[in-house]
Amino acid sequence: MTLAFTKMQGLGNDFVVFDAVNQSLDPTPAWIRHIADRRYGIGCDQVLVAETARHSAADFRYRIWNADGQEVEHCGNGVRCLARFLHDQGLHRADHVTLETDAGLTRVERVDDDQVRVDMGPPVLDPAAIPFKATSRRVGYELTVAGTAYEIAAVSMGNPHAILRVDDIETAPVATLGPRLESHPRFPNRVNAGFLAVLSRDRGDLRVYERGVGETPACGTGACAAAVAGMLNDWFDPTVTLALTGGELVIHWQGEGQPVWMTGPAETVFEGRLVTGAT
Ligand SMILES: N[C@@H](CCC[C@H](N)C(=O)O)C(=O)O
Repeated sequence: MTLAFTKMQGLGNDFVVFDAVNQSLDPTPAWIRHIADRRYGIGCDQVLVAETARHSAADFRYRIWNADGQEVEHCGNGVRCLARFLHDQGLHRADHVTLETDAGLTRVERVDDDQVRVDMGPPVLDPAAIPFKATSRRVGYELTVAGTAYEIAAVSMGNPHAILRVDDIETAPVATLGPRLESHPRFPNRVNAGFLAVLSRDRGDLRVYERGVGETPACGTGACAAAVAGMLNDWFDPTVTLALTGGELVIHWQGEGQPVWMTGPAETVFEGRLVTGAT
C-alpha cells in the first residue's frame, strides 16, 4: 500500500499533509509519531489531514495531530497550509475555503501567491473554557512555577496558550520554563507557552514552546493569542506584526467578541508516497 502526502511549512513550522477524502486513512497515535519522526519517518511538527466535511457550512474537515501523537483542536500555520494544499491539489479551486475543526469553523482566504489570510474566530478568555484553573477572568494571572511567581495571560484560540512577557526573546528561558508551563497543573489539557517581547505598539518578538512538540520556529495560534494578550494589556494597537524565529505574521483584532485575523505564508516543500511499513 502507498499513501500520497505533501510536506509543507509555514514560517518553518512544518507539516505532513494527507488527503483523506480520496484515500483511506486511520491515524493512530503511534502512526502519527512515526510520520513525525525526523529520522525514521518523514519529519514534522504536526500531521494535518483533510477529510469530508460533516458541517453543512464547511467545505472540508481539518484535523491536526502534534508530533507526540495527540490530536489537537487547531493550528494556525497549518490552516494556511491546508488551504493551499486543497487549492494546489485541485480539491478546492476557489480563493477562499471554510474549514471545520474541533474549535469551530475557520474561513481562509488567499491574498496572493505567497500570503494567506485566516479568520481565526474570537479568542476564548473565560478560564474554564481555555481550560485554565482560576476563580475569575483576569487580564493577568499569577502562576507559580518551581517556587517562582510569573504573571501570564491565558487565551484559547481553540487551543490553549499561556503568554509570558519577557524583555528579550533571545534570553527568554524557553527551553527550561517552556516544558514546565506546558505541563502546569492549572492547565488540565496542557498548554502552548509563548514568550513575548513588546518592541513598540505595532511590533513584537515571539518564541513559542508548543504543547506536544517543543519549541517550533513559529506558531500561528500562539501569535494570535500573544497579540490578543498584548492588546488586552494595551501594549499593542489593533494591528501588530509579530516576528517569530521563522518569520513574520500580521495579526489584527478589534476587541472583545471580534474574530482574530492572521496573515502569513504557506509553502509546499515536496510531495511523496509512503511505502510499506509506514502504517
Ligand atoms: N503550530 C501550531 C499549533 C499546533 C498545535 C499546538 N501545538 C497545540 O497543541 O495546541 C500553530 O501554528 O498554531
